[in-house]
Amino acid sequence: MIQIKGLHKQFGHSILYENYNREFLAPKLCIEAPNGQGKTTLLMMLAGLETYESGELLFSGNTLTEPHKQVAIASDCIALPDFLTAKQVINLSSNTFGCRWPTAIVDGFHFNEFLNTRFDALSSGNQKKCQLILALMRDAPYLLLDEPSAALDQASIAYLLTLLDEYLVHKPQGQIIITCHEPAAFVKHGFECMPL
Ligand SMILES: Nc1ncnc2c1ncn2[C@@H]1O[C@H](COP(=O)(O)OP(=O)(O)OP(=O)(O)O)[C@@H](O)[C@H]1O
Repeated sequence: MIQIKGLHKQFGHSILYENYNREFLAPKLCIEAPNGQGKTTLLMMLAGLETYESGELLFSGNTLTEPHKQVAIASDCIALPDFLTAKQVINLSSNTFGCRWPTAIVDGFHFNEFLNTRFDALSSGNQKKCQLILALMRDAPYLLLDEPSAALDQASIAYLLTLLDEYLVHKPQGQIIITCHEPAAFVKHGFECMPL
């Protein structure tokens, strides 16, 4: 369970979160809110990739000193070294986080034929697949996916949903949080929707 207590976040003089408090109880949760309300920023703060002025972010009651060890995130906002090929980006991540090459996930997304393409030359759907592969391969207890179905074709969404069906099986404390503007398919697979 993720708890957010008294969060304050602003960009310059623009306040995005002021004394924001939430408990994310459902194991599989979809956060819904209009554009620009702060969903991506919240996921980035939870992943330890965005700073905040004050507040507490608690994971099963604890603050994380090294969030990258327990939280994996996929988001268009995370800049990848786009002069590298997809294979090189995945290898980099695999070496950095000490996880195996994600053969099954790469196959499942039919991504093999794009491995030797530079990340910046991939289509938006294939960039999304690469971001998802990078997050899913880490098998972290907390998985944050920012608009995971955006730009994906139907077969890839179906494959992602089957992966998410299984994801928490051996992670009793784990949680999947996604943001999504069209959550119907995720709701069918057990996601609970909640407003930001
Ligand atoms: N690095 C930044 N510097 C300044 N403002 C920022 C920065 N990142 C985000 N913002 C602003 O914070 C607000 C929330 O952005 P965010 O991307 O978190 O919203 P969102 O709910 O995910 O939107 P969408 O549904 O369009 O993806 C927006 O007004 C955005 O312009």
